[in-house]
Amino acid sequence: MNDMLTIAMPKGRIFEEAVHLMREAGFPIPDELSEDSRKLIVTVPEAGLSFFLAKPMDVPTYVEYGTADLGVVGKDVLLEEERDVYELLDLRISPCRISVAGLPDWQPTLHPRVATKYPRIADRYFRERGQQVEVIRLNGSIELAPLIGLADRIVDIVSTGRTLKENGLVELETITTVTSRLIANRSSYRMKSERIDSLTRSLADTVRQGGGVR
Ligand SMILES: Nc1ncnc2c1ncn2[C@@H]1O[C@H](COP(=O)(O)OP(=O)(O)OP(=O)(O)O)[C@@H](O)[C@H]1O
Ligand SMILES: O=P(O)(O)OC[C@H]1O[C@H](OP(=O)(O)OP(=O)(O)O)[C@H](O)[C@@H]1O
Repeated sequence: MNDMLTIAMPKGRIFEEAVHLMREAGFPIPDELSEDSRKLIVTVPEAGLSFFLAKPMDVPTYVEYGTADLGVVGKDVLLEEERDVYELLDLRISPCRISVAGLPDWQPTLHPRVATKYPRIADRYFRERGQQVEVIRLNGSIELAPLIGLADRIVDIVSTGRTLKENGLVELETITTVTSRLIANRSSYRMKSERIDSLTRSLADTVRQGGGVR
């Protein structure tokens, strides 16, 4: 088949749910495509599909550059990376939200510091509100920042709220809700529209029927 489609899959939290949903929608994803395996690329020639495993933050990059025709990624990453890709479908999996949080006795200061893994989202959010903040980028354990005095507030993912609670922090504002999305490379979408549309329709039907949500 010369109309091969390549799909970038995110490692980590989203992976299992995405595979489950896509299998329900009829994508022949072999067991070889697994986080337990070290194999990064799995091709199913008879279905004209190839899958590769990437870090979630990198998925939109592969798709923008056309090394993947399609990708699965959290809306948080799309908002942060601002890559030039089409967002085709809300898969409604891996729900969470991006929120501002801090210590309960937090007091506004003139130039508060905000620690986050999402500097663009944080910057945009506070700028739109006319608030001047210094955004400090961290790579993880964001909740540490207000506890040890690095920042006044944080912008981070909240899902169950357990991490905030166990660290004595409170959610102050929700910036946006997040689910995972199916994205496409712009020129792939034009050149392979029939196949992409048909796969997207199957996925949309499965999502509508509550597929993927376990
Ligand atoms: N509780 C959560 N924390 C973080 N991400 C979540 C959560 N719930 C759902 N998600 C979704 O999962 C994605 C992150 O997955 P994961 O944590 O595996 O990746 P990562 O943050 O790149 O990993 P790492 O922590 O190894 O850097 C997010 O982009 C978001 O859309
Ligand atoms: O509301 P909860 O269900 O507790 O989930 C939210 C936590 O999960 C994520 O961290 P992750 O586990 O990815 O670790 P990290 O700090 O290394 O990013 C996120 O950054 C929060 O810290």
